[in-house]
Amino acid sequence: MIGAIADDVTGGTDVAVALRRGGLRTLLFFGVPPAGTTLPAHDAVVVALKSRMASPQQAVAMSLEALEWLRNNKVSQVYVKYCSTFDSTAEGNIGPVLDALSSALSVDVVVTTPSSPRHGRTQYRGHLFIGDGLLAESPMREHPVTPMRDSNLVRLLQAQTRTPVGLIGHDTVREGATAVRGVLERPAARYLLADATTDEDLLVLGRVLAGAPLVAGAAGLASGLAAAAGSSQASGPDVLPAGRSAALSGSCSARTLDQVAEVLRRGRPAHRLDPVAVPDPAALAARALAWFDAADADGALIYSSMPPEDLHRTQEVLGVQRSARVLERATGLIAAGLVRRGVRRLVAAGGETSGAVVAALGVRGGVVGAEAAPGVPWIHPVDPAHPALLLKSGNFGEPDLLAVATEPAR
Ligand SMILES: Nc1ncnc2c1ncn2[C@@H]1O[C@H](COP(=O)(O)OP(=O)(O)OP(=O)(O)O)[C@@H](O)[C@H]1O
Ligand SMILES: O=C(O)[C@@H](O)C(=O)CO
Repeated sequence: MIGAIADDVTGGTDVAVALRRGGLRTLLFFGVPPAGTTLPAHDAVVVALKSRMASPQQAVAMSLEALEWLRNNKVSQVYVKYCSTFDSTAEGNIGPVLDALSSALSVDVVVTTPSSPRHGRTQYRGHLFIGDGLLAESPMREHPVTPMRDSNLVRLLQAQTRTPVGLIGHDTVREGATAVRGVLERPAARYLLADATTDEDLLVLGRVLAGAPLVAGAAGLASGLAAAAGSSQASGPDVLPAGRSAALSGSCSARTLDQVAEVLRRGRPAHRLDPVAVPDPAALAARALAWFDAADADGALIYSSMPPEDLHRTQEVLGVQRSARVLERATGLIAAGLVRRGVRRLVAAGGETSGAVVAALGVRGGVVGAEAAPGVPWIHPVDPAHPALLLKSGNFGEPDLLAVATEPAR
């Protein structure tokens, strides 16, 4: 059975739905579940941590705790899910996490790739492409916390570990499973970054790695593993609960801004959170919920998403950390208030924002359901008191995703 450890919440939903797509009944947990948690029937399980921005020591400790839980729950193959844009801080914890897990599992070789063609990420000759351009020439170059200024994955990973890093080139992957197996019989390095530009390449890798105890990558390689192991028949609940719906958006990513604009363009009920006018999270949340009550706003969007120029202005007034803290706390309070008001389908846009919602609602985990957009599944919490959740990574989904996902039930 596959057990994945994801380094953030929306990364967890992305890898969970990749496994489901391959026909595996998949559970997703936010944080390591308490020992003895009863699990619904499943073929794969994902533990989503919040370790992406953590120091190497913290990320290793969190990942080892997740590993222990997975091993106690009959997992035979561990998948380390990092971001498809290889997001790492300057210290870089992907290498240290692989070092710790490969040593705990006594593995000699770990194959990995961030390639996720569905999200426009491909690896060729050891370089990571975002769409048609290299990673270091993409907007990730300017990311506030994890700026990516090199596109050479071998160099990026090697900077994070003393363990040798090598490459499985595209020619080998294209030759097929036998050629890749040949490389793995006499690996030139313990960590091998495998080129993959298509789902077919990832399926070749998935077949070869079917029994490997430790594999790492983004959602693409997990899809390859699941396709090799499963029935290729998406499996899991796809009926959404009746009741009210709402969306909370704290992502300021370009794609989310388009999605917010589309909700506004359709004239749907929307309320903007202004942390400069109301810097107290409880007051900000109370104001939003009063608006929701007055507007009787089924299908509402409550958002703080704003374009970079406005965002910088807010951050100058309140500070980057403080504005994020105020908004995430307010978002959590609003999420809880919406659920008390009968919201049964709740959308959150942004990884940190999703983390705040999940934490405020006390959702431990759920069954992975139908995909509203590539990498964005509905999660059906195990506890039926919680709403179905759609946790959207900032850059994922078509421009109409928020509008469609919050469409009031008829
Ligand atoms: N108007 C605003 N002013 C200041 N900070 C904001 C504002 N709106 C949102 N934020 C903060 O910006 C951060 C957005 O991060 P989040 O992870 O939610 O989105 P993202 O980075 O687009 O998503 P992902 O991690 O999935 O790519 C959050 O911490 C949020 O609180
Ligand atoms: O791999 C990705 O791009 C996403 O799953 C992600 O990690 C979102 O934070």
